[in-house]
Amino acid sequence: MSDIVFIEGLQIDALIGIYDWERRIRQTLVFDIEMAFDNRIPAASDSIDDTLNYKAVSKALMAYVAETEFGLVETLAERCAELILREFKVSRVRLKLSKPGAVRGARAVGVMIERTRD
Ligand SMILES: Nc1nc2c(c(=O)[nH]1)N=C([C@H](O)[C@@H](O)CO)CN2
Repeated sequence: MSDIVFIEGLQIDALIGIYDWERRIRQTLVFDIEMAFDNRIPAASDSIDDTLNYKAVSKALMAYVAETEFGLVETLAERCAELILREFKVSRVRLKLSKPGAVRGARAVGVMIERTRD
C-alpha cells in the first residue's frame, strides 16, 4: 500500500535559529508533509471520519510549532514527525522543513526526514 495524504507549503511562524538575532524574531517556516495512509477506506465510505484529516494534522502542527523555540530545524522536524506518528493513524511520515531566506542566495534551506512508527 503506497497511498499518501499530503500537506504542501504549510507556513507557520516560529522562534527558531542559533544566532542571537534569530532569538529576537519570529521566522516563517514552510512544511511539506507526506503521510502514508490507506485511502481506500474513506474512498469507499465517503466519510471524513475515515480519513486521515489533513486539516486536523495542519491545525495540530500550527498549534505546536507556534509555541516552539528550538535552535535547529533538525530538532523541530523530529518533534513534528513524532507528533504526527503519535497523534494520527500514520505509519510513515516524510517531512520537509524549509527555512526560506535563511541563507543569502538560496530560496530556502532546511531538512527532509522520513520516520516510521516503531
Ligand atoms: N543543518 C543546519 N544548519 C544550520 C541551521 C540548522 O538549524 N540546521 N541553522 C542555522 C541558522 O539558524 C541559520 O538558519 C540562520 O541563517 C545555520 N545552519
